[in-house]
Amino acid sequence: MLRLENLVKTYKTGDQALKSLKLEVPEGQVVALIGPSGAGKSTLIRCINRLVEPTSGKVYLDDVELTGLSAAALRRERRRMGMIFQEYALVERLTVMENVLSGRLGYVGFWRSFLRRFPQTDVDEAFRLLDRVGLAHMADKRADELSGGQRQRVGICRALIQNPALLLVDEPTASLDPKTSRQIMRLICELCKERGLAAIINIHDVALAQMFVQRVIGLRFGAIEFDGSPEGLSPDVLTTIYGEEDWEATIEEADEEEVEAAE
Ligand SMILES: Nc1ncnc2c1ncn2[C@@H]1O[C@H](COP(=O)(O)OP(=O)(O)OP(=O)(O)O)[C@@H](O)[C@H]1O
Repeated sequence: MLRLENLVKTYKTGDQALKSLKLEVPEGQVVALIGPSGAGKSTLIRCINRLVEPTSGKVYLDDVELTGLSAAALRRERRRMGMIFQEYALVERLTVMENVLSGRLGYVGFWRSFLRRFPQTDVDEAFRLLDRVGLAHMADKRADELSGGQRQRVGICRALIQNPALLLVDEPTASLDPKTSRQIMRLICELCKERGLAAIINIHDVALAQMFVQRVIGLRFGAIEFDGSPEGLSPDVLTTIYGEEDWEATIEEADEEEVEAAE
């Protein structure tokens, strides 16, 4: 579904953020991307939808080579890739409903989007999504009146109303407390399952990644060091990805959370 072939990104500064990366993500699979600061996680996520232009290599979404598209064709293909950001990227002075509907801007015509007049079917879908994430009663609130967890739920709805095939998620929990982080990760993974959506989630918290996804990719210096199931993240593997640390504590934390979640 998503295929990266020899993806390279070298910034103008000379930083080689991605080194000939190869990766395939099948339909419906949720992947966590872990790795130390500077490993290239954000760059990878952003090269997929070309928010960051890759230096060389190819990105395919199904049979479409995204790296070969003109600006207009890329705009159309970006509808199929929903993005969720660490800082939510909501328009603070707009309502929750308006923020969710802004996910449809790539679909409605210029005048409709300029006048912010969305078809009723879009409004109905926005309500359904807000209801699914427990925020239907807040549709008319301004975004700046929401908590961090609520903002991220709005960010999730805005990405989903695009009806994407792939979610690109960049540190969705980095600004949230541990309990809200777990709720948000659980929600993203549940929604992907319900909708058969593939996702790549850049996440700092290894324990959180282990708790919710079936496949983890560990990046280090712009290359893949690990690609496998969360159970494969042994202390040795984590040391290869991150360097020395007491990994037993992290792994135990994930085990405890699993028990807690099961209870
Ligand atoms: N706009 C930029 N210009 C120059 N170099 C950059 C730019 N963005 C990232 N880099 C460099 O590219 C490398 C990868 O950065 P990137 O932000 O992708 O890593 P990351 O794994 O997401 O890190 P973090 O977890 O801290 O967000 C780093 O060496 C970084 O300094």
